[in-house]
Order: sequence, then structure tokens, then C-alpha cells
Amino acid sequence: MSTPHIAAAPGDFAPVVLMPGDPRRARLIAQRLFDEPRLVTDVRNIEGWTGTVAGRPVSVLASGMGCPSITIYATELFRFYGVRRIVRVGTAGGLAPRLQLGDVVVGSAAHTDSSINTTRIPGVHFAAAPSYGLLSAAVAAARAAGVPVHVGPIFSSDHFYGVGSDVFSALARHGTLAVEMEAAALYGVAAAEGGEALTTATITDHLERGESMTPAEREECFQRMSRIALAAVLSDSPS
Ligand SMILES: O=P(O)(O)O[C@H]1O[C@H](CO)[C@@H](O)[C@H]1O
Ligand SMILES: O=c1cc[nH]c(=O)[nH]1
Repeated sequence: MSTPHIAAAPGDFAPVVLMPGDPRRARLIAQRLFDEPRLVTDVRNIEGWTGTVAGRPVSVLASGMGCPSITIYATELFRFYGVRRIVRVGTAGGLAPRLQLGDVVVGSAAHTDSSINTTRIPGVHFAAAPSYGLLSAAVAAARAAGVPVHVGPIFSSDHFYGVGSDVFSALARHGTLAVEMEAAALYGVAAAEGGEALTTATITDHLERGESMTPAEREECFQRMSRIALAAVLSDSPS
């Protein structure tokens, strides 16, 4: 069995999946956090791995960057591979002044300038929201680990370059925590396919203050966030 973008056999993916944007991060998560990780797909170098954590099966698949890319991979996992939960483990640029580099943001809603959800139900301004069960489990795991965590709306932009600082300032004034590029699409796919989804993101840059993490700091933070996401995706929380 394969889909246009995933070449894996039935049962190769666990029902619960972590989803970073970067294929290298997918490989690192599998190799450092899973027991007995095995590569299950690498079409277009988008790597998917499956292993176990505390004896429970779990997978990781990269999404690539942007709403169309994550929509393809999340749809194929939910629709054809029996996946029920996807937790994005991303990076984001901070907008809210209280955020510090390395903090974890959990997206309780996702604003977007993408049309990806507008075209799902014509005439409807779709409210892109995560699974409450996954969200509460991620927050509990972060607090238990002593990791600073912020819960609130994030902004999923089609642009990495070219969003005006006036847009970011207005979003911050409207309570938006951070900007990234996939959460709104992931939440839309989960709703359409009857699955559960959540976005967690590490603040790697602060756009108002012009701060950035070093590569070594990024790697350290990804591991911390991935452990929180693992606790959420493997939790028994009802949706
Ligand atoms: O680090 P990832 O998960 O890719 O997330 C962020 O980084 C990419 C942009 O550099 C976009 O995909 C954005 O959402
Ligand atoms: O500033 C940033 C950092 C990560 N991801 C984004 O989309 N923007």
C-alpha cells in the first residue's frame, strides 16, 4: 500500500503521530526518544519512523513547511493509515511580549491568512481549534516537567517573509502568542477526518525584540518539547 506521498505498509504507522516540520527533526525524535525505531517511509525525503515509548507504539512523520504540505501528510495519515492523533512539534516566532526564547506555546486556536479552511465549507469562517484532551494533557506534562508553557491563539501564516510588522503588532494586541505556518491547516484536517490534533511549538525567535536561538539551543529545546508532545499523544485524555 502507498499513497502519493507516503510509501508505508498497512500497520506501519502507530495510531498516534508526532509531526515536526523538518525531516531531520523527525529522525532525531525517533532515534533519541523511541525504542527500536524503524524507518517506514521516506518519499521526497519526508521521513516517517515508528517505534515504541514505554512499550506503546508511536510514530513520527515530518510535515514539510506550510499549510498545503501539512494538509497532504495529515490527510493521508488520518484517511489511509488509521492514525487518530497528530501532535505537531514545531518552532514559532514569539509575538506576545511575555514569551521568552525556549518557552513552549500550545495553540488553543489558530488564526490564519491561508485560504485552506475557507474552502472546506464555503461561506464559513472556520474556527481552527485543537483537541481539548490533547491540549490539557500537554499542559499537564509541561507543568510537571517545569517547562514554561503558554496556552493561547497562534497565527499560521502562508508567509515566512513578508508579513508586515503592523499585522504582527495587531495580532499581538488581539492576544496572539506566536506565528508559525501549519497549525490552522492541521486543525482543519483533523476536524474533516474525525481525528485529534494539537500544535506545540518552541519559541526560537522573538519577532518584536529581534532575538534568536543558536542551533545548539534549538536542538536542546526540541527534545524538551518532544517529550511533552509524547506525553500528550500517548495520554488517556478523552477528546
Ligand atoms: O520548525 P517547523 O516545525 O518547520 O515550523 C516553523 O518553521 C518553518 C519556517 O522556518 C515553518 O514550517 C514554521 O511553521
Ligand atoms: O519567526 C518564525 C519562527 C519560526 N517559524 C515561523 O514561521 N516564524
